[in-house]
Amino acid sequence: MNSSITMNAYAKINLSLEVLRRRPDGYHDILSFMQDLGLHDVVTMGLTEESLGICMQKFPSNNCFIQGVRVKFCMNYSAISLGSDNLAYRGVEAVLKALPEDGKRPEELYLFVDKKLPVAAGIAGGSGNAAGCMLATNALCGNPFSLRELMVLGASVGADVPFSLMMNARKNRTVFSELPGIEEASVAAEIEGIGEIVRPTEPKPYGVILMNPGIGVSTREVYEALDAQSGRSVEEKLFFNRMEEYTLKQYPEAKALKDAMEANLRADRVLMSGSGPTMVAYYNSMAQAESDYRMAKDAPWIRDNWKVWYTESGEMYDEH
Ligand SMILES: C[C@@](CO)(OP(=O)(O)O)[C@H](O)COP(=O)(O)OP(=O)(O)OC[C@H]1O[C@@H](n2ccc(N)nc2=O)[C@H](O)[C@@H]1O
Ligand SMILES: Nc1ncnc2c1ncn2[C@@H]1O[C@H](COP(=O)(O)OP(=O)(O)O)[C@@H](O)[C@H]1O
Repeated sequence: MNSSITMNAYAKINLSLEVLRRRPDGYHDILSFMQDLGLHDVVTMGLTEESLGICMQKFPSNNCFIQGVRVKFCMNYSAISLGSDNLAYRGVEAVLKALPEDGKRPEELYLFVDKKLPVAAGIAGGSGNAAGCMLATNALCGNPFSLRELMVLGASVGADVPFSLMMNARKNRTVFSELPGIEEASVAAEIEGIGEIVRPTEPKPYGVILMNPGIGVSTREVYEALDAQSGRSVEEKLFFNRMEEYTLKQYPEAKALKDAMEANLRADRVLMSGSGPTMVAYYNSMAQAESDYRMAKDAPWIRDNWKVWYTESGEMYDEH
């Protein structure tokens, strides 16, 4: 059994997103096509501090007990608390809580999250952290749970966590090769329910230019704003995002970003991901995407607070 695990915790994008209805619990049923994004944070977790190979003293840390296990949790990002509302913490907690009383339970866990992704951006960076921590905790405990069992547990951590678990298991399949059920994992899925119904499907490969306007958008705010709209027809098509209209109207910087991308990039489509404000330019041609990225990254139309990345979606990556 490994004493430490390092994995890339990848973000997701929504190639389609329809919000069907508000449920009595306040959540919403959705229809979405979700796919991996080649951008990621890095989650490192081990049974000893030395096994991480990281100088944890350099970063803010929280020494806590989670379900009777001593956990030292560090993150190179101080704007998010390291307590029980952190999605990484909640991922560890969900797995430890579900372990059987007589199951293998480590005495200590050491966790470092290297945050690179923008926060509250519509690309599920936090859910990816939760998913990564669940996969790593499960592996360090000897894989008591299958992928599908982890996905059920993940739904109580966050609506995007079940998909993040499957997609991250697939993308880190050499790290989690012993995980029961990993063979059914895909980087793409049709999503229903609040996000807990995940149907793995064939990926659709795209070159991607991703741009973020340097602001965060609250997912809850966007869902609640949609409650005020009534009598709309259901759109199931690819490259439709029900949330886009509200976010663009409410956040002029997001609208300015989308307008600029549409005017200056030769992408096949530009669509907001999730509740936003991150915008995704999709390219059938990877070469076109790469050449647009080279042109765009230092272009005068890019505002100082905008961030630009070139990556891919819908392909298998072997990172390890
Ligand atoms: C909109 C989507 C589309 O993929 O992505 P993001 O924009 O967050 O990336 C997701 O549905 C976001 O999922 P996630 O961000 O995990 O949501 P959660 O943390 O569980 O919930 C945050 C808040 O969003 C609302 N919420 C979330 C999911 C859902 N199906 N219905 C909801 O109403 C609830 O008000 C909840 O309090
Ligand atoms: N480890 C984490 N990484 C990112 N966000 C986190 C984390 N833990 C808690 N959060 C909170 O969760 C919210 C959603 O985070 P995130 O996944 O980045 O949003 P989105 O899905 O919109 O991209 C943020 O407002 C943030 O404060």
